[in-house]
Amino acid sequence: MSLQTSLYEKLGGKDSIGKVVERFYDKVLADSSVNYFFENTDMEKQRKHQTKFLSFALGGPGQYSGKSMAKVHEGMNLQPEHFDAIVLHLKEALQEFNVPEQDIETAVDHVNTLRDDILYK
Ligand code: HEM
Repeated sequence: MSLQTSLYEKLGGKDSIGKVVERFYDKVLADSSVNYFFENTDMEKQRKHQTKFLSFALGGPGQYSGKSMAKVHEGMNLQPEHFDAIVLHLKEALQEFNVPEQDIETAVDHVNTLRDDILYK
């Protein structure tokens, strides 16, 4: 089992992941520095986005290539502060579920591997 897989499974797989997504989702949508990106996205799609993001961060199912991520974020011209805001919400949501700091850092490092693919597109 890879470290990434164990992180996802440590959180209890799909069921608990759903609860973390719920918190993460609320945080993102309450943050006016990023929520407007989702203005024209329906609720279900938004939730899917946060689920996919979290699953990616924790090394769960649905890992992405930089190339495909550049494509889906095309036209958004995302800036570092947007990316950082999302990462902060990820960190705080995981902290609320008592995920160890070291595991949170691993998740953040993993998300950061896509930073250059997603920014300024
Ligand atoms: C590692 C970081 C990220 C990953 C893995 C990721 C993942 C994805 C994926 C898989 C999609 C395709 C649509 C979907 O399945 O919902 C998508 C679309 C999208 N992403 Fe991200 N995303 C990341 C960062 C961000 C950031 C930082 C923002 C904005 C602050 C953002 C905003 C959006 C929006 C607005 C869409 C289009 C949603 C729609 O209307 O269909 N993403 N993202």
